[in-house]
Amino acid sequence: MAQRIDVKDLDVFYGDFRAVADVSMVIEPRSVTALIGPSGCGKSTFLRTLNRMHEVIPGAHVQGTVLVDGVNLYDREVDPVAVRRQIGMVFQRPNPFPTMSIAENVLAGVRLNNRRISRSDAADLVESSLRGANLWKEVKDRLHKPGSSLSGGQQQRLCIARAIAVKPQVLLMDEPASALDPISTLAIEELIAELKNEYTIVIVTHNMQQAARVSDRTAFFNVTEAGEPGRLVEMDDTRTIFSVPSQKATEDYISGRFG
Ligand SMILES: Nc1ncnc2c1ncn2[C@@H]1O[C@H](COP(=O)(O)OP(=O)(O)OP(=O)(O)O)[C@@H](O)[C@H]1O
Repeated sequence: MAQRIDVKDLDVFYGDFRAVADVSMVIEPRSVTALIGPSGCGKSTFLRTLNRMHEVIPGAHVQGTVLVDGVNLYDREVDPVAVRRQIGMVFQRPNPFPTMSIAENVLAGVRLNNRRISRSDAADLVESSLRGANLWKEVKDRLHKPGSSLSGGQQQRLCIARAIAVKPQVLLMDEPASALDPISTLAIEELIAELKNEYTIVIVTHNMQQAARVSDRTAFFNVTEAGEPGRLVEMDDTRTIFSVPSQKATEDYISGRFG
């Protein structure tokens, strides 16, 4: 199910403003890639281009290619809705549908895709997705309670269950634990470690310990001054980035000298 992503010469614009310039990188399947860098360097913007989510902002567009298993997401015949089904996203703040039940939340993406599903298949999918998100045991006796009745960490795992219920090939996570307490953060990190057996995962994080703990590869982005585009400075095995990065800017950033 997991797929390889090959980004070539990608520029991202908000109208005339080039927010990200010249990114080329390969993201391997069944691995976790962390995107790190100072505020405004374009991590979230870049992440969103991997499932065309930036296009919800009027005027946002890209130049370059994003190949997912060889197919360019930006080919004219590619449907962005189909792309977002294939490449799921989890946001910083857990965003379950508050009045929908826990079970209906898990099924929300599947229903949006107009997939007809029998009652027993739906029950199976709810259970397998919640198990996949490490939430089943905590909620199995209250599946019909509203999603908003869960704690923040549980809500985030519910959002992950919703994302994996549509069986995506790639999961994008934009600071998925930054709004959570340390215990919930640990649960999300453990979950990421399990999910990478099946998915290609790309995660934006401000927390360098987290990048070091959860990712196999790390990409460091930087922006030299306001108004300039963010750029990929280097990408390597996480261990290398955090021990012997090849660029001085990376070393300065990971050692806390700026950012
Ligand atoms: N909707 C938008 N319209 C115009 N410019 C935007 C928009 N969103 C982001 N930008 C600009 O694009 C650049 C990159 O922003 P982005 O949010 O991707 O950075 P980031 O590295 O994720 O930052 P942070 O770590 O603070 O979340 C910034 O200069 C930002 O001001």
